[in-house]
Amino acid sequence: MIPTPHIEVRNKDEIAKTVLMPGDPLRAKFIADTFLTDVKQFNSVRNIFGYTGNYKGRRISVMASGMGMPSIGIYSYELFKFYDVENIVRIGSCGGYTPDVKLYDVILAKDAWSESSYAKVQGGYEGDTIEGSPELNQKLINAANELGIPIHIERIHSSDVFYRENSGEYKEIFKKHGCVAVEMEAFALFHNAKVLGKNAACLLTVSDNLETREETTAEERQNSFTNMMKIALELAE
Ligand SMILES: O=P(O)(O)O[C@H]1O[C@H](CO)[C@@H](O)[C@H]1O
Ligand SMILES: O=c1cc[nH]c(=O)[nH]1
Repeated sequence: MIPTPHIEVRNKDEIAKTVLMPGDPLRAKFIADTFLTDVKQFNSVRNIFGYTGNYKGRRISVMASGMGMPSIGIYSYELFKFYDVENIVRIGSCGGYTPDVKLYDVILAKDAWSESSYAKVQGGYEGDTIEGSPELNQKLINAANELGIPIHIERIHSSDVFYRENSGEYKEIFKKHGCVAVEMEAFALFHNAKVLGKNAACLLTVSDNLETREETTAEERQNSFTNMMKIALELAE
């Protein structure tokens, strides 16, 4: 079923088997412009930019997911199911729940806890925590070690809500569930990978900290989270 309602490329070979997936389309463009050679753009539907190119001579794609679980749910499903993509690595920003994760620190999501109904509605999953792929995680850990970039390997919170009326609720989520940071997509991505027999991982850069109130600018979130990009790009094949 290609093209799909949301991805326009007609030849599935134009998308690599491994796709890096930031939420922000301009972060996808930044990665293609900054790190890839021989770049070919394969999607612009809804301004969700997708590119394939070479990194150190190895092939990889990068495509935005948009924000939130419904959005990454659509794009990751179509890539896995209809474009034969095997691996998706989300590269996102997150809000720290503890001073232990500082601005610009990189977190590898061991698993994602969520109150979202995404996995239950999509495939009847009754749990509230889903793991990333251990194989992809190990490759990312190896890459980070080789690059000398320290990473935290922790549980994260995937939330459907960016602005909560109860702005202190994160303290309870940190205490009760052990989530060190919040983002909005990994739980749905991990679920889709699981039901489709594919691999998914999630690297995050701390863009703000709810406890210390420090934050980065929108421009920094788009262009300067390069450590996680360099780690993820090492998965190029
Ligand atoms: O920077 P990205 O990858 O978009 O990730 C985070 O930023 C957005 C919210 O500002 C949400 O998508 C959240 O998951
Ligand atoms: O989902 C997110 C992403 C970054 N920062 C937050 O506070 N929440």
